[in-house]
Amino acid sequence: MFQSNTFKDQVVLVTGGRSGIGFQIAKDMLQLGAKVIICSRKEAPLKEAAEKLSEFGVVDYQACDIRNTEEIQALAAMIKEKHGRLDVLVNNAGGQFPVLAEYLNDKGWNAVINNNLNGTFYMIREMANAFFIPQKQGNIVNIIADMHRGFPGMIHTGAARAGVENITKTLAQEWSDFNIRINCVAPGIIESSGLDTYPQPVQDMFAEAKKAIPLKRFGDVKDISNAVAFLASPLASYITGISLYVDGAQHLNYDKMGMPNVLKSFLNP
Ligand SMILES: CCCCCCC/C=C/C(=O)SCCNC(=O)CCNC(=O)[C@H](O)C(C)(C)COP(=O)(O)OP(=O)(O)OC[C@H]1O[C@@H](n2cnc3c(N)ncnc32)[C@H](O)[C@@H]1OP(=O)(O)O
Ligand SMILES: NC(=O)C1=CN([C@@H]2O[C@H](COP(=O)(O)OP(=O)(O)OC[C@H]3O[C@@H](n4cnc5c(N)ncnc54)[C@H](OP(=O)(O)O)[C@@H]3O)[C@@H](O)[C@H]2O)C=CC1
Repeated sequence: MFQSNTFKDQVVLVTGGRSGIGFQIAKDMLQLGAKVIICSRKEAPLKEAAEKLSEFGVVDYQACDIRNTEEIQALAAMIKEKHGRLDVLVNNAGGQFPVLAEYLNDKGWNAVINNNLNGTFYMIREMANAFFIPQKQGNIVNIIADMHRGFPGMIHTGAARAGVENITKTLAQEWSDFNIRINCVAPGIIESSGLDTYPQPVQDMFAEAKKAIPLKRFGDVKDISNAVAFLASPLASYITGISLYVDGAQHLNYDKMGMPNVLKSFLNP
């Protein structure tokens, strides 16, 4: 689909690149010629993933919690020292848990807002200041979620991802003078390691919801990676500030999926 030199000599950072969607993005970027750096919180699985990815090209890694500015700055310093520049930042790290709003306490709300909204902003700001703004060139792709019509059962991540979508629209304008493009990819339900973190009733609900996805299937990690590669590539050179929904049209049919009622039947404190 893409030429094997699409990202030749480019340096790409994929947050959460040790697993699932992020791992596939890292692998595809390597196969398209990029040097790839992956980060996530835990050193051991990160190292293991980097070893697997090294089969496909030049890969580096460093543990970094996206909620911690000092750790992000240390990651930027490592990239500068070892690779000299950064061309593409893929903000993929994130997560949440299913809960009904009335049972969500401050700690749970803050955990998800900190991870998915604050962490993503800190990463964008630090990498822009370290690389994209001085280089007068940069490309950012943010993985968000299918929250187009609200996000019943996951209010915290709906709010956080909507925040990231709005950050994207703002920076597409503020940083256009620096030749920085910034876009979002909004996955529907994607068969990845991330889904294994959900309790069985939620996974059963996903299976039921599949019938109401217009394309009648879940997404694959490759579906998301293809969209990221497109937005980060010169093929998308006139595209900035958008959200690309990669969800089999789920976002147009959310109310017919019956999620709120199904969720209410088993989500409780
Ligand atoms: C329902 C609609 C369906 C639409 C389809 C959507 C498909 C989306 C799929 C995906 O996104 S897959 C990727 C998902 N991967 C993950 O979510 C894994 C990572 N998740 C996490 O790391 C956590 O969930 C986190 C909260 C995002 C981050 O955790 P952190 O380490 O910061 O906090 P914790 O100390 O673990 O927890 C803090 C606090 O948060 C509350 N809480 C955490 N987990 C749960 C839970 N499973 N259930 C209820 N509450 C939870 C809780 O208040 C925690 O405090 P304590 O009680 O532990 O003191
Ligand atoms: N799968 C799906 O259906 C959908 C997924 N998404 C989003 O896509 C992204 C990837 O999901 P997926 O691959 O499925 O799930 P995973 O749980 O496999 O991936 C999440 C990754 O993020 C890393 N991570 C989480 N928090 C942090 C943090 N604070 N700092 C650094 N790294 C962190 C995790 O590593 P570690 O825990 O070691 O830090 C892990 O590698 C997530 O943001 C997810 O919410 C959105 C919609 C649907």
